[in-house]
Amino acid sequence: MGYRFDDLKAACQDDWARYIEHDFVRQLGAGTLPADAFRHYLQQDYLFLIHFARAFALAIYKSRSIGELRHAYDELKTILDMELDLHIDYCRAWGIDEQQLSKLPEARATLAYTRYVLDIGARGDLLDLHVALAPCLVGYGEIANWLNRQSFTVRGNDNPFDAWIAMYESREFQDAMERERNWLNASLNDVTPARFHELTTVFHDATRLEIDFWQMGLDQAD
Ligand SMILES: Cc1ncc(CN)c(N)n1
Repeated sequence: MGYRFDDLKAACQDDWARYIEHDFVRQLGAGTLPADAFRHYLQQDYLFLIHFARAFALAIYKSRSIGELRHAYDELKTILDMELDLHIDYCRAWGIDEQQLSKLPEARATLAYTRYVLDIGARGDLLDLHVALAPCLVGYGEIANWLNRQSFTVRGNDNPFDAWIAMYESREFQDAMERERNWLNASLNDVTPARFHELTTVFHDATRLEIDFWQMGLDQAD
């Protein structure tokens, strides 16, 4: 029997839960997150998304078939045309303009996570790169769905972060998440146990770096 995306999650289930259910996420869902923590996160996430788009561009470069090319291209378009555009609008609504964003110093958690993914992409193959990107793409879709199932989550005008949840529960983002999951299911299907073990290390490391990113937002760390 072949491996699937869920096997990667199962291999680091405690840290996966720490990521999806992080205090930052809980406070965002409840609408109680301090505004300065959210602003700090938004600014760093702008820098993160630029490198994340570069990593998908690297996935296009590393593709060997038209199917792989199209898949990476579609995911890149979701990040650039949907997530980054909405992110910039969203920053503006929180009083941060694009000029300010372009001059931001990178926090250590942003540097560590983005350069880790790009390094995995540079030295590994296409599957390594997609596995390193998966906590990001699949994780945020899961977070929006998880928040919608929690009784503490407040939706609508009573939650200042409602638009953030709306972005990740949107059809477009959920479709991107589903495409990535399907691509990984097909690609993991015929890897050996030794190769799967290597990939779980990449997935686990990227998940731990997502946890650090939330914590950076909560602590407003530089
Ligand atoms: C840190 C981080 N991880 C994931 C995502 C969702 N693309 C994001 N915007 N930022």
